[in-house]
Amino acid sequence: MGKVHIIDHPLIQHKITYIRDKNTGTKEFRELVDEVATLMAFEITRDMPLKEIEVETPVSKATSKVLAGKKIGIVPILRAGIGMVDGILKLIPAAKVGHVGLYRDPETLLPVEYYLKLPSDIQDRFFIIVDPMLATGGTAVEAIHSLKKRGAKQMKLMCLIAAPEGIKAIQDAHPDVDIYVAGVDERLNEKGYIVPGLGDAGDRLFGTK
Ligand SMILES: O=P(O)(O)OC[C@H]1O[C@H](OP(=O)(O)OP(=O)(O)O)[C@H](O)[C@@H]1O
Ligand SMILES: O=c1cc[nH]c(=O)[nH]1
Ligand SMILES: [Mg+2]
Repeated sequence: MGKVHIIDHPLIQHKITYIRDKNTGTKEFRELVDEVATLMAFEITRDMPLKEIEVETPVSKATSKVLAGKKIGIVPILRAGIGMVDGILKLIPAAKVGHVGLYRDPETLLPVEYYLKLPSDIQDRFFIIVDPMLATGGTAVEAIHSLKKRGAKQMKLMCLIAAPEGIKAIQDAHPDVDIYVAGVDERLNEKGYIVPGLGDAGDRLFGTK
């Protein structure tokens, strides 16, 4: 079963509180999501492979480590996932970015795919799928399925807030995928929104309501 990593560093918790606050406007919301994505990227890259090289310091030769150059792909789930991309690119600037367009039908709560564009070398690439919200989990389950169908072998899922139902859905459907999340909330309401959550992430990021 995939592991759930709760990234609850004090800086992240602080920023998540203001992300939740309904009085936080679009500009500040966007900035906070960007900052939390960077902080979470620090943790999600903790197991990136390293290799040793030789360098000369002003004092002597040294054997020291550099990133082994694993190919990374960041895949935001449109729309709201877009808000997390730049924050991750600050730490992994050479990563390629794919996009998967999925929205959740407000009546059925089922995901509808409308776009997909992934980087090349899918099989060798390590993907970080990003979406601020993991509610029923239907959208993320479908996004992962879509990547796997096209040959993706290794991936992690990074979200800001999850509901227990969403975590269970990923663990049941994709037990090979670890989840990185800043907070796990209580439950979903009758409309499938996370309680207390932060509202509609896409609308708050892009000012559409
Ligand atoms: O876990 P689920 O129950 O599937 O719900 C989560 C999905 O819902 C939201 O997207 P939304 O459908 O609002 O699309 P948007 O990003 O275009 O606003 C959110 O960003 C997730 O993608
Ligand atoms: O709480 C929720 C659930 C789904 N999508 C959101 O944007 N927020
Ligand atoms: Mg939305």
